[in-house]
Amino acid sequence: MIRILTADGMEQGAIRTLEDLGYEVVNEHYELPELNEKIKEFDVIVVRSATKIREPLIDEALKSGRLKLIIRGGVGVDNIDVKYAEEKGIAVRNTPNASSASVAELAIGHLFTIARHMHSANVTMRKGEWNKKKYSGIELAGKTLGLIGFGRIAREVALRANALGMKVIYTNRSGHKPENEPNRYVTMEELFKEADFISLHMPKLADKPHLIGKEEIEMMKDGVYLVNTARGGLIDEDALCDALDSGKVSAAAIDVFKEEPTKNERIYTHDRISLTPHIGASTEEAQLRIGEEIVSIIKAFFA
Ligand SMILES: NC(=O)C1=CN([C@@H]2O[C@H](COP(=O)(O)OP(=O)(O)OC[C@H]3O[C@@H](n4cnc5c(N)ncnc54)[C@H](O)[C@@H]3O)[C@@H](O)[C@H]2O)C=CC1
Ligand SMILES: O=C(O)CCC(=O)C(=O)O
Repeated sequence: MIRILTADGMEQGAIRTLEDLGYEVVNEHYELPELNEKIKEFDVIVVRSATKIREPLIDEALKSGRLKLIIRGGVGVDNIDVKYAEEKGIAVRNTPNASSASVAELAIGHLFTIARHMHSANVTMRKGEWNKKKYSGIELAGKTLGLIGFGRIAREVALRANALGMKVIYTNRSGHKPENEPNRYVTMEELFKEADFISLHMPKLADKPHLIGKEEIEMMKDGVYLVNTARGGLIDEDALCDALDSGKVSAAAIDVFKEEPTKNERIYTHDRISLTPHIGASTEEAQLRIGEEIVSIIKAFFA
């Protein structure tokens, strides 16, 4: 019998479908070193972002020779040593389309939140404070939103931002401009200079620790707003806190952290950062679609 480990949870309906199809599913999270042993017992491992599949774990799996397929229920595969797994004959798949709308909606939610101080007002009102004057904000309509990366998620963000009356500019690594795209492609430097709000929608960098540090922030408009729902560390966390403290950055919103759960006290206590605990894809709809894609991947793989 084909055995599947869903190591970071999976939508219940998808688990039932797999069981109905005759697969054995173990829905259990194991930490290292226990995972080193457990992984030897499975043909497929399905992970979200919590479980890291690094070379030593793959070496352990190779000892039984059973593992054939690693599935990332999500987009970013930076928690998996993909090249190494594939070199060793283990296939790696992800579910790139399922969560785009959910992440885009979270990014838009964060834009509203930081423009209107909603994150701080929520906290301080619970302490009995009434900060009406302090929490005067700005409108999104008429402002320029710069999107870094212009793939599936960013294009969903652009659609929604345009509907809100925002001017959208975008940049990406390849210089690719989608056909009939109404928004303007700019270089990264132009984006830093022109954008009132900047939102990141690209993978983790393989070759350097961060994309946006002190130098890049210096190039931005005074009072810029930053949103990162892409990957932790793309914005240098210390440089961001310094820029918030100096007023160069008005406010920031972060769903993804250099270390998760974050232990960076400067970040999680800063009153001008809107925080969410990596929940971009955590909606019923996205998880349903991810589950369906995972079932399709497994069915096709073992057909
Ligand atoms: N917060 C969350 O829960 C989630 C976060 N994500 C993150 O969002 C990222 C983007 O997802 P999609 O839009 O689906 O990916 P995609 O592959 O459709 O688009 C990625 C875009 O980033 C651009 N890019 C790549 N490297 C770049 C660089 N160095 N500089 C500038 N642009 C660069 C590409 O050209 C492309 O336009 C994922 O890689 C993942 O890290 C994805 C899903 C959920
Ligand atoms: O699985 C998750 O919740 C994280 C989603 C994510 O970051 C991704 O799909 O790249």
